Amino acid sequence: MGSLTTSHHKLPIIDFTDQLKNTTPNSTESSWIMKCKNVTSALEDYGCFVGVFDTVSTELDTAVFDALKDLFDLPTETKVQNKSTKPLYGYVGQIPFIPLYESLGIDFSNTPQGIQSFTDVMWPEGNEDFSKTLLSYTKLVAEMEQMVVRMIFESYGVEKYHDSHLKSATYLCRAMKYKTPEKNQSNMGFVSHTDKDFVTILHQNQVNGLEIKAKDGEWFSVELSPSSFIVMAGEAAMAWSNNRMYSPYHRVTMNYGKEARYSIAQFSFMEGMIETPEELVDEAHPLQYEAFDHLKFLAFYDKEENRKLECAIKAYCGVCDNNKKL
Ligand SMILES: O=C(O)CCC(=O)C(=O)O
Ligand SMILES: [Fe+2]
Repeated sequence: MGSLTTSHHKLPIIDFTDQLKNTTPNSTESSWIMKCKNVTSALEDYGCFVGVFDTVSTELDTAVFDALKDLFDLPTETKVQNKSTKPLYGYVGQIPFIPLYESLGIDFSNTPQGIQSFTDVMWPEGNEDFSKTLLSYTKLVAEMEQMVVRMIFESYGVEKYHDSHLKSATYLCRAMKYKTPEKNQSNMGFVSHTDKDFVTILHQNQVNGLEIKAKDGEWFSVELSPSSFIVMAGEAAMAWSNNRMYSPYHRVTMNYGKEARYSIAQFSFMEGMIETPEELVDEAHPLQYEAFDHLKFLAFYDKEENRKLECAIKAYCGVCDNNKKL
């Protein structure tokens, strides 16, 4: 994979500084309404945007990436103990076609229990600092996701479904490390894919590498500053919105530099069914997806034969694709 030429694409940047400090945003406030519109437009046009948030302090940010370094420095025998009964939730690494990549998953990551059970497996002797740091971070990121999701619901005029959506949301945090490639090695960090969750919030250390495929098919790279987070729509959000929002293909390409890339993503998954609100269905927008169980969809995607599908959610519950449904 070569380097990308300059692209005319640039991700929208949305500034949420100070937004999360008002715990009950006043919906009549014009800046809030404007931001709701910017959020949905960005998710419709690019499937993602750069969110600037000031809730994660510089100290916490540094502590998170120090914690990730300690985590990945653990022996492989320990890291492979990161297992889950849910598909695609555990350790990923030592895979020949993505040799630079390694990652670990923390389920229920915004809860003390979720973090603690992960820490207990990685550090049976205990590591309170790790748990504290990660939990502070994941809770703040869950708040970011919840605000963005509220904005999406408000902007589509379907606030009445927001409470039940919020109640069924759980979070999976994935900590990732990308080694720098050797000179004679491919610089592919992670393969092109779309996320299968509702909304992803992704953050990285100072090493760039994320690339997004725009709707016109052009790939472009994303440069992130320390207080920036990528907010991205997963296939579940695309289906829920009846294809209004777009779930973009993305990948990671490493530079031949000296430094490893660490990133941390938090994915939202719904417990139970996801259904397109009837308000989002009309003559101009006929229903595209049947209601689906989010985790069963993930199990479908986890099957070898479904990994290469261009659009897994369409194959799983797309209205015009019923014969492929399991
Ligand atoms: O590390 C990154 O920037 C991207 C990770 C990613 O796309 C994923 O985990 O789904
Ligand atoms: Fe992804």
